[in-house]
Amino acid sequence: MNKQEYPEPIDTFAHWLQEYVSITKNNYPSACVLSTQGLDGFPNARNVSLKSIEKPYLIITGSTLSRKGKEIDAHPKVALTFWWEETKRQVRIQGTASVISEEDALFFFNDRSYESQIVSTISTQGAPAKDLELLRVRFRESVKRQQPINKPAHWSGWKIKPYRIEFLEFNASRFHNRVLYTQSEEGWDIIQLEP
Ligand SMILES: Cc1cc2nc3c(=O)[nH]c(=O)nc-3n(C[C@H](O)[C@H](O)[C@H](O)COP(=O)(O)O)c2cc1C
Repeated sequence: MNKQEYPEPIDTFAHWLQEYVSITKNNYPSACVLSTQGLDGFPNARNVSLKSIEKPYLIITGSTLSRKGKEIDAHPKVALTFWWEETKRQVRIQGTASVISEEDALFFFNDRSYESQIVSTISTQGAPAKDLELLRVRFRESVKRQQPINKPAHWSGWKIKPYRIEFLEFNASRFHNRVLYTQSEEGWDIIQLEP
């Protein structure tokens, strides 16, 4: 990677993502692993989709009542990890998450497929399922009705402001190229790491 070309690491990130998206056959190319600190102290990780890059933030969405929602609320320091097979690149981002505005949440909700909107409305993500069959019936009925779906109050998203970003260019020899950016008062400290 060329350090001079993109002094802002988020631009390098956007460029790498765009290169991957342009060649991958992955149907979910914006998927990444979101790691949070669990309320019980265990780290917790799950895949989410990166919805947007809005400098200096990365945007993800979901239910604030979900486990990740409660964990981010208690510990806003999170990590996002991307692995892009076709371009053989990994990006690790640590940053601080905060809930997006209601207006932005509405924008991202309206951008979801109709079926996803219904699921977010009729189900409480991650709650123990009392009657999954009843939930399926409600889902099918809502799909048939084809009425506009209002965004539930708990459905929102988070904007993550990166603090550390590590870029890794994978090498089969394991002699990876690793460059770490860390936010400082003056800008970004950039160091090359051993493989
Ligand atoms: C490829 C992929 C993309 C996903 N994208 C999202 C997403 O953008 N938002 C979301 O809330 N869950 C997404 N999920 C589901 C999450 O992995 C997870 O099951 C859900 O967010 C509940 O996690 P939690 O209980 O830790 O809150 C995705 C799953 C996969 C496999």
